[in-house]
Parts: sequence; structure tokens; C-alpha cells
Amino acid sequence: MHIQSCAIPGPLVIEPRVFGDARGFFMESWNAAVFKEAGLDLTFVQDNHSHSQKGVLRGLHFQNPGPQGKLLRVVRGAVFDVAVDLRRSSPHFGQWVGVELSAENKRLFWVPEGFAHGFLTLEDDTDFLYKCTAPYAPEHEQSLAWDDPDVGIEWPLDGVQPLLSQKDSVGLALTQIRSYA
Ligand SMILES: Cc1cn([C@H]2C[C@H](O)[C@@H](COP(=O)(O)OP(=O)(O)O[C@H]3O[C@@H](C)C(=O)[C@@H](O)[C@H]3O)O2)c(=O)[nH]c1=O
Repeated sequence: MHIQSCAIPGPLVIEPRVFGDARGFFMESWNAAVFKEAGLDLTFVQDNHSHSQKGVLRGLHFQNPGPQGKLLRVVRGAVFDVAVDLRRSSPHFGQWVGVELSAENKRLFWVPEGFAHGFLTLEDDTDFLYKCTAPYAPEHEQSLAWDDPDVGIEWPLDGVQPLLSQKDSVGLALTQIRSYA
């Protein structure tokens, strides 16, 4: 397993060891002891799976209180995945990092508590899996606007409008949200 840091301290891109053979491949997508050894001592309470067609944008979501750390991966298709730093004390508040996750590259992306998270699907029939460190708490969930100019995420949209949920089409501006960590 190889761990790569990002431009903002906190999020990590994890390249798992993939064992290929004539049957296909095998990889460990989560191993508590190995991750702890690597400095990520995590306890997960919920696993999620979403399925989307190309051009769907989910996010940018965060819970306050009850923030969730998320360990993310794609098992079919591909996404452009984004984390936005909402940690009050961070010198990087409001900044974002983006990483492509795909069934092909098998990357894991760790988004710690204190970040808003979202992704754009780059292929039809994308299956997105993630583990969360805290339970879903809809009463505490908020959406940061995916297109907030103060955040300025460069989504690979090629001029096409993304498909959004009703909730995400009326996300809050960075200036409206209360940072939570
Ligand atoms: C997130 C979530 C949703 N739901 C339900 C609520 C709703 O009826 C339906 C769809 O929910 P949403 O529209 O919020 O799903 P979605 O937009 O896919 O929400 C997800 O987006 C990405 C970007 C994240 O980071 C996740 O943490 C999560 O917020 O599923 C749960 O029961 N448990 C959950 O943990």
C-alpha cells in the first residue's frame, strides 16, 4: 500500500497492493491494522454504496455536528472526487483537492472529518463505495454549493450541466456555512 498526501494536509490518496493472476485480481480495500500502522487509526460505523450515470454530481456534503470521515473508492466506472477544507483553524479553509477514482486505478481516497465531500461521475453505471466514521445524521447534513465561486472547483464538465439532487441544487455558499472542526 502506498500513501500519498495532497496539497492540503489531511486528505490522502491510497494505492492498495493489487495481486493480479490468471483469475483476475485480489486487493485489501480496508485493513484496520495496516492502516493504523500507516497512521490512520480509524473506526467505521457505516458502509455506503451509490450508483450513478455519467454527469451526476453528488455533494458537496458535510455534517455539523457529527462530522464523518470517509474512505472512498470506485468499483465500476470513474469519478472526479473532491474534498473541501472546512476546518475553522485551517490555513487552507475553503480550498479544495480533487482526485480521479476509478475501477481501473483502484485508488482509495481518505477524506477526514472537517471536509465537505462530493464527486462527479465520469462514466455511466458508476458504483461508488465508502466507509464512514460517523453515522448519517440528515438533520445535521448540509450542502456546500458545488459551483461556489469562492471555492472555485474545476469540475471536468466540458460545459455540460451536471445532474444534481434538489438539495444539492440549492447548496450554501462558503460565506454562509459555519465551519465545524
Ligand atoms: C447519505 C445517506 C442517505 N440516505 C438516504 C436519504 C435519501 O432518501 C437517499 C439519498 O440521499 P442523498 O441524496 O443525500 O444521497 P447522496 O447525494 O449520494 O449523499 C452522499 O453524497 C456524497 C457526496 C457523500 O459524501 C455522502 O456522505 C452522502 O452525503 O438516501 C440514507 O438512508 N443514509 C445515508 O447515509
